[in-house]
Amino acid sequence: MVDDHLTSDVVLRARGLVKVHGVGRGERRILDGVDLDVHPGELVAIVGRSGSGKSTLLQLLGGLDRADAGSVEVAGRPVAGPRAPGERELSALRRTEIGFVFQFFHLLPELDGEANVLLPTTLPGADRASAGRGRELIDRLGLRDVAGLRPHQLSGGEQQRFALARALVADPALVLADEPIGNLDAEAGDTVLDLLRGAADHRRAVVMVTHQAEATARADRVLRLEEGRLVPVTSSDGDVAVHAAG
Ligand SMILES: Nc1ncnc2c1ncn2[C@@H]1O[C@H](COP(=O)(O)OP(=O)(O)OP(=O)(O)O)[C@@H](O)[C@H]1O
Repeated sequence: MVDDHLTSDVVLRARGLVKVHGVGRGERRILDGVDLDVHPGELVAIVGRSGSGKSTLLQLLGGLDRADAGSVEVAGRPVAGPRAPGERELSALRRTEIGFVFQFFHLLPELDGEANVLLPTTLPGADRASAGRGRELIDRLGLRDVAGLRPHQLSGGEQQRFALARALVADPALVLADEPIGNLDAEAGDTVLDLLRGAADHRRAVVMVTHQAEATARADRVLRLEEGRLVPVTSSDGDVAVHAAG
């Protein structure tokens, strides 16, 4: 769904993002002015200690939660900030331009694995090729034999892979992934990383929260969320930063 946006140089642009959690004396500024640009073709990994705000940041980047200040644009369209659209327009934008891979998979319990993957292809605005892409993803992720099972019959790792297939099925401009290989063995984790890397190599933008070195090793850039801001992790301190992150 992104071809008309590929001329633009930035898929994701966040400026001055602030998020405050809690009230009164319990108030904490979880994000304190996050700036981030992600270009077509880039896979960016975000690391940081537990509770540093990584999931919060992904929620804001995907327009799933409201920022207290700052702005986000995806594929040139406002998602957060003064120009952000209403919920209806935002959810249409999310459906076509943003793929989410969450820590908890949010598969619909009443649908089998394949139907969960294909669901976005049945919604208004979906492109026709996407159902075929969904079936290919199911095969590629080794899920064909369990495609007819419902989420409660699937292992955690299988659910995670179905959620990834669902995130990629609409070929979104931006993929946001929260610990995408967290529950997977090495082989399944490699397949997931290959797919995320492949999406980036097809000029999509991918932002992945992770604490695993296998994942950061596949990223073009690693950023650490520290005291509410993103700071680059250089290769010389990368290992230390990654191992300290979980
Ligand atoms: N809805 C909320 N209300 C109050 N505090 C919240 C809320 N959501 C998150 N927080 C707090 O914000 C902080 C950041 O949480 P977040 O889940 O973004 O961290 P994280 O870096 O993703 O952590 P982890 O690596 O453990 O998943 C935490 O201290 C958390 O308790």
